[in-house]
Amino acid sequence: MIRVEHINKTFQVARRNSGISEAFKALFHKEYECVKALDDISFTIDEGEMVGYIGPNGAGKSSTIKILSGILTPDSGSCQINGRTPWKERIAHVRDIGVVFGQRSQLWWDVPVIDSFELLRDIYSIPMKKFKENLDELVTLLNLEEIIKTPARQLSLGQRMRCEIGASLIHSPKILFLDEPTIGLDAVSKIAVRNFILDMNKRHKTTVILTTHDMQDIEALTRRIILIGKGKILMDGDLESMKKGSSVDEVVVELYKKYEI
Ligand SMILES: Nc1ncnc2c1ncn2[C@@H]1O[C@H](COP(=O)(O)OP(=O)(O)OP(=O)(O)O)[C@@H](O)[C@H]1O
Repeated sequence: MIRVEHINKTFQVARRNSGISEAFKALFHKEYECVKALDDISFTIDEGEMVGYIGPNGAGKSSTIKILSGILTPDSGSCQINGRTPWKERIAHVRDIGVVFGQRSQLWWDVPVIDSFELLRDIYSIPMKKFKENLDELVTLLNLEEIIKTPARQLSLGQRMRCEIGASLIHSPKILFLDEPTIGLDAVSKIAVRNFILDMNKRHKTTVILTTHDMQDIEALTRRIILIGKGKILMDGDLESMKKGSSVDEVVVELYKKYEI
């Protein structure tokens, strides 16, 4: 169970006008502006649920995921995931979660992917038998046989993403955070990734929180969507009941218009 209550997060961003004299002034006097990334965010997500977390650029999606994964500490508010506060009990918490940031890699770049998996086995202290079972399952379902001995940097984006998802699940986490997992993938790879996530959710009741700008991902994977805009949760509801004959893209455009985000 994920319970987020009244989370706030503000970032201080340095600001200065362009030009050499302004750069010189900034050496002695820095001006900061506060950006409210998250403004009183609350929601709960049950075990085994798959939820789409959507909103325009800069809405606060990644900041939320970072707080839920324990990477970022909020200014105020509380978050309990399986009874733990992510940023206070990070080591225990990371055993329960898998994270895929579509734009960043968790694989060691220059070594064969299987070596990254082995390193993760050490990091998470996965017993050998469990590791072998998980590896077999992931290799089969994600079709990694051909690519697992190749260094990550030599893989295509789609191949690498399949390995990233495999790496995020090697320790059998109960919760999976996916931040734009299909970004830049071709249609075939996107469908493979979506089918795999559906399958994992069915087999292991993995809870999935998905942030994406790809509404086909949302349509394929989630029934519930949480809409965030300018750091606030604007809507939390069932996608099907909102569609009423329109496409998901149309629903989202309408929502963005309605909430002026
Ligand atoms: N480390 C940081 N330092 C300063 N400001 C930040 C930082 N991280 C995020 N922000 C600001 O917080 C706000 C929310 O950013 P966030 O990355 O959470 O949005 P997002 O919804 O994930 O956007 P996108 O869809 O573009 O990835 C933005 O205004 C962003 O500039």
